[in-house]
Amino acid sequence: MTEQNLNLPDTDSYDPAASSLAGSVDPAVMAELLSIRSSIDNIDATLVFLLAERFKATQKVGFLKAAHKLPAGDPGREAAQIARLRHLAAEAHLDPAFAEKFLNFIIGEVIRHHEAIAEDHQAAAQAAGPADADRTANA
Ligand SMILES: C=C(O[C@@H]1C=C(C(=O)O)C=C[C@H]1O)C(=O)O
Repeated sequence: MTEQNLNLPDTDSYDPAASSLAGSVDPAVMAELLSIRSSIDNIDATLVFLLAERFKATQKVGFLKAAHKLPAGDPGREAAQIARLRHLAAEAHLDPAFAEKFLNFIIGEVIRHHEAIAEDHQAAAQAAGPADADRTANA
C-alpha cells in the first residue's frame, strides 16, 4: 500500500478542475461536472482513510496470526463477510457482484500482507535460535 505512481501529479498542486475536457465543453456543463466532482473528491478521500484504517486493523490480525502460527486466510470468515456485504450492497442499490469483487480484491491484498508478516516473523524467530523460536511460537 506504500507504492507511489510517479506518473501522477503531486498532491501539493492538486487541481480539482483538472480535466482532459477543459476548453472543449460548454462552461455550464463543465461547472456542473466540477460541482459533482467535488463530492467525488470527498468520497475518494474518505475511501482512502477508511482503507488505511482497515489495513491498520488487518495488520494487527496479521501479527496475531503470525505469533500463533495461524493460517493467513480464513475462508469461513471471508464467506460470511462476503454474504453480509452482498446483502448490504443490494439494500444500498450497489451491485452485489461488484461489492464481492471489491472485497475479494482487498482480502487478497490482506492475505498477501499476512503471508509476508508470517515470513518475517518466522525468519526473526529462526535468526534468534531454536529456543527463542519456540518461545515466539507459544507467545
Ligand atoms: C483479516 C483477516 O484475515 C483475512 C482477511 C480478511 C479480510 O480482509 O476481511 C478476512 C479473513 C482472512 O482471510 C481475519 O482473519 O480477520
